[in-house]
Amino acid sequence: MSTTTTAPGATATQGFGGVQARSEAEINPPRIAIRNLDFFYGDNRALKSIDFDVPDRQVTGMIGPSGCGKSTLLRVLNRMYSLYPGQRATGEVMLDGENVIASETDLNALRAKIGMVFQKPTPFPMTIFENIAFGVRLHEKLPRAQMEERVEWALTRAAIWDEVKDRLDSSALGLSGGQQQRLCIARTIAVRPEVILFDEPTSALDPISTLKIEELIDELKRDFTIVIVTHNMQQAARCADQVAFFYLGELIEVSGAAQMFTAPKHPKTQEYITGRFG
Ligand SMILES: Nc1ncnc2c1ncn2[C@@H]1O[C@H](COP(=O)(O)OP(=O)(O)OP(=O)(O)O)[C@@H](O)[C@H]1O
Repeated sequence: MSTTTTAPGATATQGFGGVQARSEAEINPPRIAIRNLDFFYGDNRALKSIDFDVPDRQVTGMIGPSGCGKSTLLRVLNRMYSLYPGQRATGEVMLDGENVIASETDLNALRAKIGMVFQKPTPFPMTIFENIAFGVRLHEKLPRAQMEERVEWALTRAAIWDEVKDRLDSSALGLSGGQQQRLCIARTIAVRPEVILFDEPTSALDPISTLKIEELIDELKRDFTIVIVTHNMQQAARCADQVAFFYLGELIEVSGAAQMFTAPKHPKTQEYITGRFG
């Protein structure tokens, strides 16, 4: 299925659950092109002939009921599944002219290009400074002054520098949940990836921390291509430029956010976003 947007000239948007769906933006050229992708857990085909484009420096939201394959697709994009025997993908996931799922792909280089932020904040049990520097050292050898600059840059981009600049040598475990999640985002950004994958990044956070992360995502898309899995459709409407709806391992519809939440093309999408199943 190819990416589609609202008809030219259409304007967004009626509210969705009291939230304005993001107005119909022009969809950028693809940063990742997914073609005929299948994924298997042993004999279980969890993704079926998936075809769509992830646009450059925009936010792609992935929605769908539990078990539809959203997290599986994220794990394909950064090859996390390669750690597990019996799991395999076929098809193409093209990034910078390379097929991410090809066996010869350099996983270390891939993970520098595609970073991931998880549902639960996962700071390392080390200082705030070291949390950021640790990941950078896996990919680059920087002299101390440059490392300090990189740490400050990443913490600033993740909108947490002002809160931690006087306690960089304190344990990251002393931060609040929302601060820990922004630290994890800083850790991901510090490696300067092209793409950032967010797997339900706010589901463990209070509403104020959630809003901060959503604002941050909006800011980060100026420089990074973003994919976010969320169960919260208001969040998808607020954050995403395009939204992909999955059901039972199939991609049912990809649309601009405004169209998805005001005039979805597929009856299944309509049923899901109006809460009639899932
Ligand atoms: N490690 C695994 N081994 C076997 N099957 C799995 C494994 N992980 C997921 N699956 C199956 O793959 C399918 C897709 O699961 P996935 O976790 O990607 O769904 P999801 O849309 O992210 O769900 P949720 O919203 O609940 O996180 C489901 O049928 C699930 O049971």
